[in-house]
Amino acid sequence: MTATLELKGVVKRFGPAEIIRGVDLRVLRGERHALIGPNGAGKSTLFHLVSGHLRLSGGEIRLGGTRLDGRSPAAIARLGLARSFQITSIFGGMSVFENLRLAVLARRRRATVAWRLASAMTDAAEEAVARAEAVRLRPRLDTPAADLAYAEQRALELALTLALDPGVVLLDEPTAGMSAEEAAATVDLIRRTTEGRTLLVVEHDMDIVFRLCDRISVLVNGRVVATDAPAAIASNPDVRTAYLGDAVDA
Ligand SMILES: Nc1ncnc2c1ncn2[C@@H]1O[C@H](COP(=O)(O)OP(=O)(O)OP(=O)(O)O)[C@@H](O)[C@H]1O
Repeated sequence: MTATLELKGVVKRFGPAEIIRGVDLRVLRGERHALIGPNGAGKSTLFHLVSGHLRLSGGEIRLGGTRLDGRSPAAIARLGLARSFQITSIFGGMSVFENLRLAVLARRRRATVAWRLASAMTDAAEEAVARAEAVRLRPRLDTPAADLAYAEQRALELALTLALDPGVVLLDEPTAGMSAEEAAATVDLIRRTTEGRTLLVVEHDMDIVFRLCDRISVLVNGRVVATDAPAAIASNPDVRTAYLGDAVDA
């Protein structure tokens, strides 16, 4: 399988502290890949490195063969990697519709001429409505984003990220702070709306990870100690010792 996102020997130091200590990671095209690990393992740091919010101390990151490291978050987003809940920001005073139309227009402005011609038939407003519909926010189109319930705001953030039409989507704890029902609905939403795209997800809830993802990488102490299918990760003795422990027995 082709790797779409590839990390080789990635190192990040903060002063004398080496937080990411030589990470190799291959995220395959079209897969949903989870990054798990104990608190402080370096998951957020790794996300910041991939999305261009932090500079590498060593190693390289490629997206479809193109070097990402050294580029700005905006340049990385233009290359097709979007990070939900970071790159996109909701404008609270604007309605759901206005937020989405703005994101759609922003993408179209930078689209190639060929793409513009192909899409000339579709109006940005129409696309904004369709994107709201996809995340079940159509009834809330005219609601100021600030007035949405928490789970609805997260759904809008997802829709705004997808409006960039990225090939690779990074999701940072997409169900954090949600009730069990909201989290289950969010997993369905993510599965449906990201069909055909590549996902890299940091998530603490093992139930969510096992339901959502095709493969899991386990980060411990700045190193990837295992990458495998969920069942293999659950029964990997090293992983159980390092991280999962009772969570798997439960
Ligand atoms: N800017 C920084 N300067 C110095 N140390 C940092 C910086 N950012 C993160 N760290 C340290 O790097 C380590 C890894 O942090 P990180 O937030 O990446 O872990 P994490 O796996 O995302 O943890 P959590 O699951 O708790 O969110 C921590 O020890 C943290 O204190």
